[in-house]
Amino acid sequence: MRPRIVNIFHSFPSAVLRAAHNAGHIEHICLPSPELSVSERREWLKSQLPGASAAIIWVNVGRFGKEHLDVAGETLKVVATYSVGYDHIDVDELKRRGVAVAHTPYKSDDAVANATLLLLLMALRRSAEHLDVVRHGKWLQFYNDTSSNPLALAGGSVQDCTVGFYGFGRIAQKVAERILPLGPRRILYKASSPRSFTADTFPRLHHVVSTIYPGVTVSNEPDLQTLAAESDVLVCLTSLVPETHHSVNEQVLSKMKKHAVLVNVSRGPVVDTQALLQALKKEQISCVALDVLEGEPDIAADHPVLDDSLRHKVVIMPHSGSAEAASRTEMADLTARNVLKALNIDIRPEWYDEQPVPTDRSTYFV
Ligand SMILES: O=CC(=O)O
Repeated sequence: MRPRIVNIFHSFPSAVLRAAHNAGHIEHICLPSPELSVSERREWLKSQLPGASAAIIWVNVGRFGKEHLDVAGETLKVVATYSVGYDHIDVDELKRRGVAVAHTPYKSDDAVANATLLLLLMALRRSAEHLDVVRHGKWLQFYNDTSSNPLALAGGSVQDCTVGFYGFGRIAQKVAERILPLGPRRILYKASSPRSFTADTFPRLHHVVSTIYPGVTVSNEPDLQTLAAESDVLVCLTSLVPETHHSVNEQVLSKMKKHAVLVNVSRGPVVDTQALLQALKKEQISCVALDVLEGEPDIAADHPVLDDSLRHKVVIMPHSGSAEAASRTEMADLTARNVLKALNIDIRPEWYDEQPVPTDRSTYFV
């Protein structure tokens, strides 16, 4: 019998899976309709697990763990998440039951770094206000205001700033590389384990800084409150583990500078949302830029973060940092390779007819 792969996506951009399915090596079952609600998707996934060999899931399917494994039974060999993070998977329980866990590192790093820079600049440059000017037919008024005062709606910049990174893994280092040409004075970071900035610890970034931007200081700041106090822009790119849950809390936010901008592209629960709302209302920080939010994906229009009173202080995207077509396609093919590898199915050139045979054979397991 062909191994069955259950996929939480309705349409999955993977040539590898399509080819394996068409060649009759797997049965690839996708979500039957894009219209299903979050809870219907979760129910559908569970209903398909009995007898499945693999499950392809995403960050928004709730926590994948014991409940799913009990339903799936012995046939399940691998759970492959279409994401870098796997905090939504009970990895210990899966491993205990001999189910492999795969994810998609590297393929979305650039896209997420680009999104981080986008959010950061939008927040610094008061983009929400600028976009509103045009949308509300106030271009002429803005022109007049600026004619009287050139600083009308003028925002900040990275020039001469201290940029703090909470979490300094691959993506954060890529963001740092993108920020360097914008002229920061200092880059501070709190990595998951304290490491000073040397050619051994951060080879690529160290090379870029020492050869092109020798005037920029890059250093380790292990204390989060000090990192917050020193930063003009604080970028969260740490993973969600028990120690980082709500770690950006009232104390940390109260240390930030009034003009500072907070950017969270890690996981929603890293930031305590109630504390963030208070900090914005009390103008303890100037703006927040978010790609993630506690409680996602079920964020309705009446969520307090979206309150009209904060519309100029919140720049927000629906956890779409990796949404560049090339990145999403490569993530899908990596997910497919992970699954096929776990199922001991070799990718064969003859599956591909006239299409070029992909040469990337990388796989990543947790
Ligand atoms: O959040 C996205 C990911 O983990 O890939």
